[in-house]
Amino acid sequence: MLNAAIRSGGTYLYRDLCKFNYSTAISVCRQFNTTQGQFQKLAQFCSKSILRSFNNKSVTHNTYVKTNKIIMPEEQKPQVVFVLGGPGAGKGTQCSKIVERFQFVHLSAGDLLREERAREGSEYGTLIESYIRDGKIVPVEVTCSLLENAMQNSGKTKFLIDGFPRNQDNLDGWTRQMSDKVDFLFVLFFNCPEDKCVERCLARGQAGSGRSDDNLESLKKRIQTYNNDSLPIIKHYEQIGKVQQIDANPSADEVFKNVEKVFVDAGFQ
Ligand SMILES: Nc1ncnc2c1ncn2[C@@H]1O[C@H](COP(=O)(O)OP(=O)(O)OP(=O)(O)O)[C@@H](O)[C@H]1O
Ligand SMILES: Nc1ccn([C@@H]2O[C@H](COP(=O)(O)O)[C@@H](O)[C@H]2O)c(=O)n1
Repeated sequence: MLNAAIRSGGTYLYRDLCKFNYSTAISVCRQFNTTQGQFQKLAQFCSKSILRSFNNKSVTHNTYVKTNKIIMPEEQKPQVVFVLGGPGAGKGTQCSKIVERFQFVHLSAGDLLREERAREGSEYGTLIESYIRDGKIVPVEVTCSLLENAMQNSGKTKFLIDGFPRNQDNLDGWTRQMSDKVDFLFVLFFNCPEDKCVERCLARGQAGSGRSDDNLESLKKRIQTYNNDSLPIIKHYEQIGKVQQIDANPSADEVFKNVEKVFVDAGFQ
């Protein structure tokens, strides 16, 4: 259909663009000399669903990118920060503070998996429970789809993705499914000694977290998974200069002072 549109050289465009999804519509427009005026005409002509997609995709208003003679609205991709660190390092605690201070959306991969596990009729409930109890990493197809849906449903554009990517399978799946759709900023890495991680998770369990993995047996497995599978991913991002490391040992408020500095230095107000 795209090729037919391109061959027809423009006349086809206004009539039939409404049948395309957003990405195809943009792609078609880019291949014609679509002026700002034509684009507006197109927008008027297109079906409501396309217009809704344009709005949802946060087309930056009044911003037009000029590439040769083609003038198109620039699409702002969602910005993503990955938040990593050992179990109990304080990722969730710090994410709540970042949300409050910088208005990011916090998406915890672990929370999304627990929600999916609890969802009536979920085909993945049993699988997720066995992975969580054993401290193993759920196949990326499940986790990445939960993350993508949550991002889309939020209607927002700044995301903290907490507890992901946790292993090579997570990273590969994200690269396949999401890397072209987002603007990845950096990894926020909470570095915390192992004994402190264990102490915090056990205290969280004793305080009534209700988590089936806040016990010593699961924790040993989670720490093993972290050391074997997650640390190499953090090292990978370090090698490409994409890690912001934070000492997670001090009190939560002290830790946040350093976190805040990272975000301010990255241009957030
Ligand atoms: N800096 C801190 N000092 C002391 N306790 C902390 C600190 N940060 C978090 N905690 C406590 O430690 C526990 C674990 O914190 P949190 O849930 O934020 O960790 P997490 O890294 O998200 O854990 P997980 O990966 O297991 O989900 C919580 O009970 C929290 O209140
Ligand atoms: N990318 C991920 C993240 C988490 N899991 C599973 O959930 C457990 C709990 O994660 P928390 O971040 O809430 O501690 C974790 O031990 C894994 O079993 C996952 O599979 N993939």
